Amino acid sequence: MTSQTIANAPTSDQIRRAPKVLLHDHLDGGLRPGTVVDLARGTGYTDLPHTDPDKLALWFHQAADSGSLERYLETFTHTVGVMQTRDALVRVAAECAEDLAEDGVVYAEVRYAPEQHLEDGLTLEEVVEAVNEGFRLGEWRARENGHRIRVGALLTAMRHAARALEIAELANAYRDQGVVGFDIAGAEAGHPPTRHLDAFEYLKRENNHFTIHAGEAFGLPSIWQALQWCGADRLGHGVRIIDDIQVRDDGTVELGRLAAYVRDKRIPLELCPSSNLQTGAASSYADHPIGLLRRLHFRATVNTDNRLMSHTSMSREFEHLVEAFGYTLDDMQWFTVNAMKSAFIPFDERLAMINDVIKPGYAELKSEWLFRQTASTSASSLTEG
Ligand SMILES: O=c1[nH]cnc2c1ncn2[C@@H]1O[C@H](CO)[C@@H](O)[C@H]1O
Ligand SMILES: [Zn+2]
Repeated sequence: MTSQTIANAPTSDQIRRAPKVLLHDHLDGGLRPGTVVDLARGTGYTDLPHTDPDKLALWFHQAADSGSLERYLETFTHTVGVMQTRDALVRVAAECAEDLAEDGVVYAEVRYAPEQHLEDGLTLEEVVEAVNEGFRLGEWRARENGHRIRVGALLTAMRHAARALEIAELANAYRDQGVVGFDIAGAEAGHPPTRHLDAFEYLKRENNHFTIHAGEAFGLPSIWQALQWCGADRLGHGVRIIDDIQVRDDGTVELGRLAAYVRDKRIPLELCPSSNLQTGAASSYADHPIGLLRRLHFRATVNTDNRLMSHTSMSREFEHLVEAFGYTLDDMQWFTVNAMKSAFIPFDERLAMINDVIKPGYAELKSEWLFRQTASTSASSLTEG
């Protein structure tokens, strides 16, 4: 093996230090286990299955590892349950920004459903303002610790509920004030996105941006509706687009009309490998469609979805992919640039992030092998000699 091929396999440390961009992460799916316990105690929430943080972390991971999206989503009762006060929201959002920054994420869009945080009397506006305040605090604390991160919020409406238009209006009202777009989430089967057409049409009239969870627990019809009826800018997951791609025995590949559209139009796919393994959308990392989608040059991005439930981070997702597909720093850069191109912030800011933060960050990492000291040139051997 030459020095260069060794340099091609990123180490865990390089993966963590590499600049990463995260487009699909749920605020209520990424709490620190210790924070869930603390907040439950402070707010009088008594339904937690464990009060020991380690046991609770394991419980979330195992309960979410159910093979069904519906059961996976049940675990959110406990995180949403402790996120009903202003202080709790500020704390969770601040810790989210800090944890992502610590993991090398330089830009993140983090989503949550304001309508799920009203049980103790907060208004929708108070929820958004508390989360924004937390993100700003977390960005500042990260900076104090030597990490730079920028976090934008996506407001989610729950697809089984009927508040999508109201939440879309909220996203529009807080545009340029911390909120960068809109999403719908929740159980996919039986809840088509077309039920919320009024919200999507409103956002389009307002020249605003949105993504839709589609093609995760339900297949091509859901992706088709999200794009062709609702006009989504990105697909939350979209992993089932694989059902419209045929790989023949001789290795040739044929794209159906929908898959071709998604690739031709450069529709971003917010892929979340670990989450898909838990909900049954993929059987192993090596079998995850991300490998084929990357080879076929779809606009694929790597995401965490729910760091608590999936016991993951951006670095962990990349570690799994490096192991499964032999990805290099060049592949990581490709996914990261894809994600940054697909973000909902203005074009000039995306470009500056790519050219001034992401590319220099990878160039720095890629050049490290040149300066690596071998045993024969290490300081100790030189001074000993
Ligand atoms: O992978 C997912 N698919 C669909 N919905 C999800 C997923 N992860 C989380 N949520 C839902 O989004 C809400 C707001 O953040 C969460 O409360 C959860 O119900
Ligand atoms: Zn999600």
